[in-house]
Amino acid sequence: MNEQRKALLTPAIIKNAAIDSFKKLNPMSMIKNPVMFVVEAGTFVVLMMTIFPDYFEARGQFGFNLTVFLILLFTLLFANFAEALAEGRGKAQADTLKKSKGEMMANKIVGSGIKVVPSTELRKGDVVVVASGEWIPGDGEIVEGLASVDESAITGESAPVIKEAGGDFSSVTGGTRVVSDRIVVRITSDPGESFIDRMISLVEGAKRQKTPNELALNTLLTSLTLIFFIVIVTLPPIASYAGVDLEVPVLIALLVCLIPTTIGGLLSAIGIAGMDRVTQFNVIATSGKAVEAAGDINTMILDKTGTITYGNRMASAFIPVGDATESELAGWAAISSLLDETPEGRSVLEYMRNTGGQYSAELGEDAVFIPFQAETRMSGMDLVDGRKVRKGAVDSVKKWVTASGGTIPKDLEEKGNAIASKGGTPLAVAVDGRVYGLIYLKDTVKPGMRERFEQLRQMGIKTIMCTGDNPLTAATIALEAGVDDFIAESTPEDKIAVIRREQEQGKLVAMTGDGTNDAPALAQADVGLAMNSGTAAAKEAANMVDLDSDPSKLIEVVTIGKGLLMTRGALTTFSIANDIAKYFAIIPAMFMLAIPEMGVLNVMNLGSPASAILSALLFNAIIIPLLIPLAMRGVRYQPMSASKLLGRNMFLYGLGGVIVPFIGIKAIDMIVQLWV
Ligand SMILES: Nc1ncnc2c1ncn2[C@@H]1O[C@H](COP(=O)(O)OP(=O)(O)OP(=O)(O)O)[C@@H](O)[C@H]1O
Ligand SMILES: [K+]
Ligand SMILES: [Mg+2]
Repeated sequence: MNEQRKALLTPAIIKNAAIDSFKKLNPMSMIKNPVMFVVEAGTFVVLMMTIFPDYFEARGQFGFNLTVFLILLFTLLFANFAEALAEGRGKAQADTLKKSKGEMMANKIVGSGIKVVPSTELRKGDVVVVASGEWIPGDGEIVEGLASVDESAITGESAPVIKEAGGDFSSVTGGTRVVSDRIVVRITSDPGESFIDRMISLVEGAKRQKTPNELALNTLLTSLTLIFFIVIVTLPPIASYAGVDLEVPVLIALLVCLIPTTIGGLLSAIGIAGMDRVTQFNVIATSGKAVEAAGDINTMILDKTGTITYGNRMASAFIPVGDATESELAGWAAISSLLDETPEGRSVLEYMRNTGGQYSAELGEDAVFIPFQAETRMSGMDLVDGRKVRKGAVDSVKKWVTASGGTIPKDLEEKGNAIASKGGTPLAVAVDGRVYGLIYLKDTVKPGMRERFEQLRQMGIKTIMCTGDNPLTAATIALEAGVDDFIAESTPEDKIAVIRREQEQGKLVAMTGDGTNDAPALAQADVGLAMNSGTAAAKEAANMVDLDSDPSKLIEVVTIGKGLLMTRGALTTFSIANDIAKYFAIIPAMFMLAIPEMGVLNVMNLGSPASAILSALLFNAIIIPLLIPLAMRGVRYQPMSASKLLGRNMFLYGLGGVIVPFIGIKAIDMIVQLWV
């Protein structure tokens, strides 16, 4: 799949695009693109005049009219080909995905037994068992167990990933395969609404809608077309006053040369190719709007654990406080974690196993489990004998202990800070009014983060790290990773508040996240990138999903978004500059014979009015396929300030847009003259 994604253009894609170029001549589909629709209407008129010359009193112009018709037809086909080519790659991807989706059987839990049913019969809320070697029959959340899952069907990555109940790595995708162990999965999507289904309709472009930017540009292009239409309609009376008789095909050719056909023909291909470039990076964007917004991002919000750090916060030491002993602390830490399925909770028990630590597991029998919540920042157990055991953020545990009448050992603060200043997360362990000590959760900053944040700074993007962790750990990690700002002890509400605050200042905000607690913020952000490894809620709320679960990919997405906006801007500038140049190429040549004074303007010294018109029209058609590679690949973005970039592009594509047609039209004219 990955290989296929990378393959740029296969002969099959090109062949299908060529066929589609003819299908797209259908006026009903053409009308969506007003500029090209005008070209099509003109093509039809010239065709009629060519076929029925007597009716239009155009017998003498048969050869010229036929040539104009053919060039116009190719103008349309070239534009259609650009769009079809851009769509083709998505369609090829969709076909591969459909293959990986084929029907499979599911072991559905019914009552106390298991019933084998086709995956298409599964509904939201059904619970299935998937054992080693079996395909996961639908999108879902693991409710029990741990397994390694081969997700290559959707991610292209061949190394299996660990998926486990509880926490941020519990979601599984239909069409992926369990390669070891056994899991119980609660299905979270109805047939036809699964992740793969959505991916298929996305890459197929079935749901593609014009983005606000595209709509605005379309309005501009349509207005320009209208203006030139009026200019052309009023031209014959003026010309006949000067003694020049303008034939309808000449007027149509002139109109087509003047309206922005270059950008009109490539606009949709640019948008589709932009989306496709994101897909090449294994990021699925649910809308073109999100990709565009990524190009204008001012602020980026990242969470700490799992984004900036590896995120496998693992217990690595027990540090007792007050007069508690290490084994007392370890015992209570274990009991508080007996039913805690989060990676943090499990790591405590694993650490006990690895170090041979002892604890009285029977204390936990029939106890009430208090699951971890981002709001309370604690988890634990209420034992049958009435004792309450808690572990959690030092601050939260302190409050909890004080509220139940306990006192805080003097060395808690200092020992907690010692862990935090190393970038670790201290979890305090307490039973009723007594704090026993700290669990040292270790986590490491991913390599290369500093360089990536430096890149973002050069793009003018501010980075803010948001974490539920304490301020000292946050500060240490923030410094090590090189983010611009951080917010510690943040609740899900705080994350939304930060995003809103930035948005109120007129900024566009991007955010990455993987947890259910990130979902509201992912929805609020202009660009929300969820990790494929994350929870279903996070993926649902976001407008992009990274199949590789690499949050730093937001940087690539931003680069692609900027490239998309720049490509559109550059080709619009080029197209309009082109049309101005064509005006100066054709008009003097047309009036030269009747008004010899116009000869001064005929700087290009084109052969005859007929060859001038045909050359300009031919150039107008050829420039479209010549620019397809640029439209598909995109203008490369280099980190620099926006004004510098604008200046450079205006120079390159504006000036280039004026000069290139003069050279091109002159060259074509020299060839055309040979047989006109
Ligand atoms: N299983 C757990 N039991 C008790 N406390 C926990 C547990 N997991 C985390 N905590 C505490 O709660 C705090 C917040 O954790 P949470 O995972 O919500 O952070 P977050 O908001 O996702 O931020 P980030 O992922 O960037 O660290 C942690 O810093 C830790 O002190
Ligand atoms: K044009
Ligand atoms: Mg988190």
